[in-house]
Amino acid sequence: MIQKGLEGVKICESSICYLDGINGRLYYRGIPVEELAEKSTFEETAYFLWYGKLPTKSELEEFKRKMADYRELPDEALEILYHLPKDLHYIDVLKIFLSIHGSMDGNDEDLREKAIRVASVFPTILAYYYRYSKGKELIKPRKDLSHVENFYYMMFGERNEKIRLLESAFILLMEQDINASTFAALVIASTLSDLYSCIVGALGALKGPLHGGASEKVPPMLEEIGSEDRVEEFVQKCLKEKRKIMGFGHRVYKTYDPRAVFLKRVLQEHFPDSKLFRIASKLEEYIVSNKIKNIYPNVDLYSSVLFEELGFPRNMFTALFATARVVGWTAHVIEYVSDNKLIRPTSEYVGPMDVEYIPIERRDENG
Ligand SMILES: CC(=O)SCCNC(=O)CCNC(=O)[C@H](O)C(C)(C)COP(=O)(O)OP(=O)(O)OC[C@H]1O[C@@H](n2cnc3c(N)ncnc32)[C@H](O)[C@@H]1OP(=O)(O)O
Ligand SMILES: O=C([O-])CC(=O)C(=O)O
Repeated sequence: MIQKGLEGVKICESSICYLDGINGRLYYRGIPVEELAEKSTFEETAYFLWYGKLPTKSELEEFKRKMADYRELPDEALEILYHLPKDLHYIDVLKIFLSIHGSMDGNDEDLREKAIRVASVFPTILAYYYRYSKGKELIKPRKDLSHVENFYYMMFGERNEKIRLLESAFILLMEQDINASTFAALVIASTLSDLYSCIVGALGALKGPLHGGASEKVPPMLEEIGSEDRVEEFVQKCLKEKRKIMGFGHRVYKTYDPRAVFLKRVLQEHFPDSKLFRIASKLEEYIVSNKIKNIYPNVDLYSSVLFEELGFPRNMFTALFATARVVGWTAHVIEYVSDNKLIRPTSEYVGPMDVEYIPIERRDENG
């Protein structure tokens, strides 16, 4: 039997994430994601996902120091920066630097240590490329700031009192079971390839508009709608043209995505006058109340509005998603390879058989 898109297929046992798509519930190692987004930090949740336990105070302090120590890029990688074109997509920038970083990262076998190193360096790559491509002076990482605070500081050269909102969004985006990009990472890991290759593969999968790439499509779509009173006309046009409405629908959630609910509340509280937010809310209201295709908003709808309001460039939104999801990707890789099995599905062959090989000089040009 063929399970198109591997829908509903379980590929492994895991104790990282529980996702109940019918009731719209998401837990990281048994804790509701909303609670972590409210009370935890990037570093603490990452530690929890990687180590399988909440850290003690001293463990967390040491871990934060370690992540801060890993922030800088090797000089050789930094040299490459100044040779890059200035209009690259940020996911491609990550792929370039991680490929270089990976081949220089030695062969120590501790995957968790490598995962921490990679996740620590994501913000540096993005902020350096952002400032380089805008002709601004680079800002060195600061060890006295948290992972997320340092990221914002390296991007914009200042602190932001709303930084907690970005941290909550990153916690919500950090992990989500065997989604397409995590699966891509696992396929690569299952061949016993290196961790950096898994992440580069996952980045490629995340970039697509049916997955994390949707976040970059949402703001232009909301601008295309233009105003709340044009929502109905827009949705009907999409249905007629069989065009997907970005930031809606999900393979697993068949009700509200709890992360979208959380982020909508954040936006309501902190950016109630945002035009994009008001159009997004109206779109949600129209689609849900009219049961359009039985779809609901997914995390990309509101995370993209939040990223926009915090001043990040749109072509960085998927890379922001990756800055969080790298933790989930690597946690899954570490868990999977501890009891590895090569991932190799099959297909049902439906093509012809016993086809004659016609020599090239006898082949008909017309077909
Ligand atoms: C972080 C994330 O990755 S979350 C997802 C981000 N992606 C997006 O926001 C892109 C828009 N959404 C989609 O394309 C889809 O909902 C997906 C790809 C996320 C999930 O899709 P699947 O589980 O494969 O369902 P599929 O695409 O087959 O949709 C089922 C039906 O609902 C419709 N549908 C699903 N999502 C949407 C949407 N966003 N807009 C319009 N129609 C939709 C499909 O057209 C299909 O209708 P049909 O049966 O009449 O042909
Ligand atoms: O789970 C999925 O299919 C998509 C995903 O990564 C998410 O919603 O965060």
